[in-house]
Amino acid sequence: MPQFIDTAKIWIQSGKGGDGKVSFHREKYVASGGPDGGDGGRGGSVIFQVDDNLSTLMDFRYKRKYKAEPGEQGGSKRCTGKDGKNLVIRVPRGTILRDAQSGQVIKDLSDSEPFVAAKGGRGGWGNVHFATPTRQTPRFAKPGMPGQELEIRLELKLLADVGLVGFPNVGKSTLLSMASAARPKIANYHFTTLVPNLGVVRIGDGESFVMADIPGIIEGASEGAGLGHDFLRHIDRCRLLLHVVDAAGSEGRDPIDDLNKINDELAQYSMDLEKRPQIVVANKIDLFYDDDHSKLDEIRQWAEDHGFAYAEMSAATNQGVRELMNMTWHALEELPPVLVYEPEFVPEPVDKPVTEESITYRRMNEYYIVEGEWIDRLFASINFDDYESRQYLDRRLRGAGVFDKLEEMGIKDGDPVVIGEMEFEYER
Ligand SMILES: Nc1nc2c(ncn2[C@@H]2O[C@H](COP(=O)(O)OP(=O)(O)OP(=O)(O)O)[C@@H](O)[C@H]2O)c(=O)[nH]1
Ligand SMILES: [Mg+2]
Repeated sequence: MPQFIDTAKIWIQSGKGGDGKVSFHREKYVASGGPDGGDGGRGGSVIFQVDDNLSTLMDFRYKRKYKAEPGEQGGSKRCTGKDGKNLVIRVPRGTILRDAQSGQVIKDLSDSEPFVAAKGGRGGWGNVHFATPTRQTPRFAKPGMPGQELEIRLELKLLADVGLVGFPNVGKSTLLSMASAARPKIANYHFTTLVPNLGVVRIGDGESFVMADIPGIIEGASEGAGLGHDFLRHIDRCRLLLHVVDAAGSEGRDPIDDLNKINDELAQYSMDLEKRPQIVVANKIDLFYDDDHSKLDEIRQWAEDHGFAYAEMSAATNQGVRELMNMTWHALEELPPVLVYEPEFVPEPVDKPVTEESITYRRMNEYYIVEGEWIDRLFASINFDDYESRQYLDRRLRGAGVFDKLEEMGIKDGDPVVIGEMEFEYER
């Protein structure tokens, strides 16, 4: 999902080496001294270093050129010039460096080892190196080597800290657009958001978090209804959920009913998700014309009963949005990171739905064989060493009706089955 990749293009240049020096020894009473020009210093290198305080590549949008210092020229009396300072560029863990021209991966920065992306030029030799018995006064020295120049593309798979959940049309995308620079599609119909959008929310000086706007969840989502569990799967990684409700009930729905339904879906998807901390957000308070705020009180009470924090806002008028974002930031500070079991685990995109042709069924001798493009894609996303990932596989296969189909074909307990890369005995 390209939406989840943060990118930036920068230009780096290591320092040129300092030139060697041409100089001759001078001393009282010494008629003509030998050469004593020192070497130039080494140019600074450009080094990448992982920094766990960073979570996005935002800052690279503002500064694109990175140049390390050149080495100094050599001095007389055989003095070597000073080396240029290295330039250290700090990036979030997981950043991938690519050559901007060829697209080739230069380095995957997932460990903490510093990585030298452009080495500083070597300093040139001073004339002291060039004296020979026949050439005692060399009047030349070597220039420093040039630095390296490189255009680099940085890529980072973003993980959202905060996920927006709620029914369609409650104002999740509107909130994201108000709180961040992201520009998700906003419209007055259900499922306006089809793919998750990410936004970086900046809080005061340099602090930020990543918020994901997720398509609306409806009843049955944990079974794959609506846009289904691909998105539940996504918010699985968020440390905090903002549970947005349309407090004004502008579509004739009851906010308390909505809160319960969404929470049921979360619970059915996974126990972990049910227990994930939430802030219950009563949105559309601009639609409360009268003084009857009993609905808001009910929502506040519901949040309290469930041990969740509560906030009110109008995403449309921006009222309360800033306060909510500060509250979110403070809540995040208290929360440990959610362990992401498999960073590479990205469910296949939803724009390719399961079709008749993408799963095929056949029998060979006593074997039942299930194969096809959809199955291949699904298997490619599974980490068999991981329990949750295997559970996910099971849910997806069930959701796609694979087992129903096999039963239709007459499969019985104990019959051998091959699905994708997996061979097993069928068990109902
Ligand atoms: N009056 C009012 N309308 C709002 C407010 N927030 C959002 N809306 C409107 O509600 C409609 C839905 O907003 P979206 O932000 O697209 O809702 P969503 O939750 O992202 O919806 P899906 O993407 O379909 O799940 C739009 O017409 C918004 O203009 C609000 O605070 N007050
Ligand atoms: Mg939306």
